[in-house]
Amino acid sequence: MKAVLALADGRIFMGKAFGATGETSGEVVFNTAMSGYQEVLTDPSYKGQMVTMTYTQIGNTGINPEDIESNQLYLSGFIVREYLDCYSNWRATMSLDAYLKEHGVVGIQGIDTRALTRHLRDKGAQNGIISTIDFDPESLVKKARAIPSMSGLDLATGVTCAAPYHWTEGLWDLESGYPQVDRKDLKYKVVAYDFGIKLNILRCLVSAGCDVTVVPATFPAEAALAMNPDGIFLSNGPGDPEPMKEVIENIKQFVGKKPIFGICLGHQLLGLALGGRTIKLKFGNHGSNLPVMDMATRKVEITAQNHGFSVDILSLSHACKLGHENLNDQTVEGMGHKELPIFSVQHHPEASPGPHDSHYLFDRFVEMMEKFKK
Ligand SMILES: NC(=O)CC[C@H](N)C(=O)O
Repeated sequence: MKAVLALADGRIFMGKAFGATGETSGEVVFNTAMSGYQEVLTDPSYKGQMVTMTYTQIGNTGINPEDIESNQLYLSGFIVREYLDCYSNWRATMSLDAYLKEHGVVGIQGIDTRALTRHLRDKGAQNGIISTIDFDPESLVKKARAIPSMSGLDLATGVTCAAPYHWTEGLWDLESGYPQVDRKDLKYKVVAYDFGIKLNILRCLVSAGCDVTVVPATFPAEAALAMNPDGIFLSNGPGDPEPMKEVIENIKQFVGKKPIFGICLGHQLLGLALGGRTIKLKFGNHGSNLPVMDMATRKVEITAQNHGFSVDILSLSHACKLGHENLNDQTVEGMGHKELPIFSVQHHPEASPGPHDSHYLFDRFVEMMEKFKK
């Protein structure tokens, strides 16, 4: 079946439908990971976006019940060069096409994703629409232009959990799969704010020794402090951090009282709570192969990333130092408070998908909590 991708600036790409059919829209971004499409599909931070994979063949490892980063697919469309229905992997239980159909996600294949990516790099990330029902370029471009911009959208409070819960599953292992850890064996009480949290972050926290209570995005700071946690964790999530005023006010309540660790959206929200500002990048960084330097050790790590916004570190010079830097585009990858036990990163130390180079950051959080206890 025919499908069309139209961008707001008028560029049209013709392709073939796969997954669900119909019409869908969102901000079009490119992801440079060579594997791990299932983790991309289930990452809540992609809400409101349509993702194109720069890797050319997608679908060949199928879908398995283990590599999920949430129980849903949050992105609004999936764009690939060549979809492969014939899959092979020892854990696979279904095809990508069937998975997208089951979750109602519209896909488009046969797209020159190299041309699309170059276009997005030159012109910047922009809104687009995929349709299997309307093939009129003029009408599609008009619809794409009517979609609200990602700037100014609070999407995280819409994907958070409904009520607090405990998480006790640790990191996956080839022999035993995902282990369940006894809460008695977990030494550090952590309250994790869920702005669309990826499951592997929770697993990394547990494997580092944290007894994790996940709470909704607007869970009051007083209630979190009443749990007497050793530390506060701020998760990744979709959308623009700037309009999340209630959450930002909440985070301010923890500053100076508890060690804080933030990842991605959590890092951006922390920057705003500390009095800084965030900016929208031209096309952001989405992939699992991005070099980052830890400014403290000057070690380079290859990281997973998924962000369109960034913290302006100069706006935080009163409170924070640059902690990590992206070696491709020099964007701020992390910061550390000059006096308080607070740090955060823009990239994803939990990977999923991606290399495990940055897992040490969970241990750094634990060390921070241990020192603060003393
Ligand atoms: N992965 C994330 O947490 C993304 C944060 C934010 N939505 C951004 O695009 O920058």
